[in-house]
Amino acid sequence: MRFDKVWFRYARRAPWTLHDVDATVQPGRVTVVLGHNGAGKSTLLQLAAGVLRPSRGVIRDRPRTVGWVPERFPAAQPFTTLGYLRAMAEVRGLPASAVDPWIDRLNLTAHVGTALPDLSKGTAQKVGLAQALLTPPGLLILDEPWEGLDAQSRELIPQLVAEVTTGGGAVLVSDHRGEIATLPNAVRWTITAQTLTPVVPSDTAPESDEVVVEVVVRRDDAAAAVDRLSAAGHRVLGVREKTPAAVRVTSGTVPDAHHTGERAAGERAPGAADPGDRSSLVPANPLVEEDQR
Ligand SMILES: Nc1ncnc2c1ncn2[C@@H]1O[C@H](COP(=O)(O)OP(=O)(O)OP(=O)(O)O)[C@@H](O)[C@H]1O
Repeated sequence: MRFDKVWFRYARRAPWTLHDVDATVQPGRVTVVLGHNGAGKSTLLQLAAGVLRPSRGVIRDRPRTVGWVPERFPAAQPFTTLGYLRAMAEVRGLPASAVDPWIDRLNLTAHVGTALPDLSKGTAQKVGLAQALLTPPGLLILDEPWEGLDAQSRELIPQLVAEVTTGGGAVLVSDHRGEIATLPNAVRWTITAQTLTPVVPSDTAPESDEVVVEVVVRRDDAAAAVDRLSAAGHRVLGVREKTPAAVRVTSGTVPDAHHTGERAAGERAPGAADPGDRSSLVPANPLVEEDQR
């Protein structure tokens, strides 16, 4: 799935929340979005899910089945845990029994009869995970999935993520607590000053026949430089945000590209981008299943 020169702001005259996002979420890979509080991580994830629509630019090739676990599971719905999950299964054309393995695996058995508003944050988060995974997602979006989870449940996240990527799905996850350490080989994106930049760990060791060349470019040219270097077959190890901006390069390939540009637009959609396949039962928390746009 590709963010093609995506800009976003919450209202027509509001400041931009995201500038010119141009990046690809790769199938079979985990992409972790890093950034301080309020940087725009949740906004980016909601754009990926189709819950928000770009103000400018377009999101291409969204997988047909998207599992989205928002930062706060919207528990204020008139269901028990079991009733909700079975309703979600039905929406997806699955038998009611499809929820059983997830109830077991996520340790929800004691909570099946509990009304959603009465669940603890962590348990509600697990219900959110279960609904997102009922159908194997082509794209799994997890917004701070570790929040509120007990230690045992936290260990499940890397397993669930690995199962999706092993099946060829992409995972996009936000993290402001450093939990990325539990997701080896993740592609890292960082959002600073409304701008998304791919970051590759600086300790990525060059092969024996490679050298590292440090290049200083103008801040405004950094993303375009990454693109040009990548197109030339070099492996871009990172873009440092501190002054001076620097791009370090060795020969090889880069997992992602990033460059600047602008494209015309639409304003924010109040709901999911494509209502076609969405659940009317859970308007605040859709599992977005839609055709590619
Ligand atoms: N519905 C909204 N309407 C207007 N502004 C919003 C809305 N949601 C978020 N914002 C603003 O957009 C900016 C980015 O918020 P966002 O929630 O995407 O950041 P974040 O990186 O996920 O932060 P956190 O880690 O605290 O969740 C913030 O300034 C926030 O106040």
